[in-house]
Amino acid sequence: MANIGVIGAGSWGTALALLLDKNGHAVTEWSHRPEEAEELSRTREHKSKLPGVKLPETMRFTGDLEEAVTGKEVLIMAVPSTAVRSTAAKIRPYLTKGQIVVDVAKGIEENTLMTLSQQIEEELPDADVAVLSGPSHAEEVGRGLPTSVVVGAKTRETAEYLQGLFMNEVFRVYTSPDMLGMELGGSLKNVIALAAGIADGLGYGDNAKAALITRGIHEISRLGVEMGGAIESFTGLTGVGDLIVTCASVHSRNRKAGYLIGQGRTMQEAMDEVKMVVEGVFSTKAAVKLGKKYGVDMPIVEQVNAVLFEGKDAAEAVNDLMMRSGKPEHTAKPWS
Ligand SMILES: NC(=O)C1=CN([C@@H]2O[C@H](COP(=O)(O)OP(=O)(O)OC[C@H]3O[C@@H](n4cnc5c(N)ncnc54)[C@H](OP(=O)(O)O)[C@@H]3O)[C@@H](O)[C@H]2O)C=CC1
Ligand SMILES: O=C(CO)COP(=O)(O)O
Repeated sequence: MANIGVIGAGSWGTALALLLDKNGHAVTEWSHRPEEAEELSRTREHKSKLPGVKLPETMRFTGDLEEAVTGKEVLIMAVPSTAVRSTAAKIRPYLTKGQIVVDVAKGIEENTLMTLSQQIEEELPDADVAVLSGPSHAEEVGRGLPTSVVVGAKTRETAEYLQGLFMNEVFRVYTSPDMLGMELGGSLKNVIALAAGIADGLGYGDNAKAALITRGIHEISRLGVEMGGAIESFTGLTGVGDLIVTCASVHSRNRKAGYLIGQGRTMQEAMDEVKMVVEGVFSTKAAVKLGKKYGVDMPIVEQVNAVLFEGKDAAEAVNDLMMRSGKPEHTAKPWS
């Protein structure tokens, strides 16, 4: 049994807190709104984010960050990507050397182009930082439906320790040393999911969706490998696995936001309607910058950026993708 602090009381933090509680760990979940912590404690349900999922009496909720951090062997960082750095900075006074901090959020910082684990390491130099990622919607994990993810860490020892904490008969956990590849896959897939949602919203069919998923992972892996990630992370659960779930699922926040944009809503209207964090919106500009920095052509990402931030018409963006000059699918096997 481990003492675990879950930092962030949205849908993902709450689903993981419940999973860890079911695995027999002592879990304290922190909300940045003390009144929300009090309500979760009293009602034993997250009515807005995970309706119908009972949160047992064994789970503790707090609005006090010191209480959530002190004495915990493991902290799960489950706030939106844009709040990861500031939340890590707030944790710093309470953190003790060697505490494990597992980032489960997905994003890239726009001005520094740093991954979330890199930001946490900068703010919490005494922490042993790890990541958990893969195709895993909170709505399904909360209901105990079978899910497989990957834990990435600097050492095999930490990765296998975390694997043991999370793993159960409905939650299968693989390990990986490739934190960079995992994090790039997890954050860039959200941009492609916006594109897939836009195509759905425009009324395009399965052919367009399949093309976006396939060419999307091509884009992600070309950049990711150039940056030092392993190709296996992009063809695995944290790459194509997560891309499939987010482009296909009714639960996906990014796909839903894209759908609404394809239907004619503005980016802000779509985000307001989804009500939960739409990480792809925050990762798009970073993805464009990374493509330029590493000299990798990212046509889908660029069109999403133009629709979100430059007022480009969504149908015109798809048309521009279709009308690019003819190319080989890949260059892995040249003609002799
Ligand atoms: N939901 C899912 O299925 C999955 C989500 N993720 C990732 O996990 C991360 C969290 O997502 P998710 O739980 O869905 O998000 P939600 O939108 O469900 O919840 C976000 C939570 O963070 C809180 N919050 C907002 N701003 C701050 C802040 N500045 N400091 C602290 N807390 C803050 C929100 O509070 P308030 O209610 O006050 O706004 C809310 O409780 C994202 O990066 C997402 O991509 C990863 C895998 C699966
Ligand atoms: O990353 C996620 C699932 O793995 C959650 O993001 P979406 O809700 O946009 O799919």
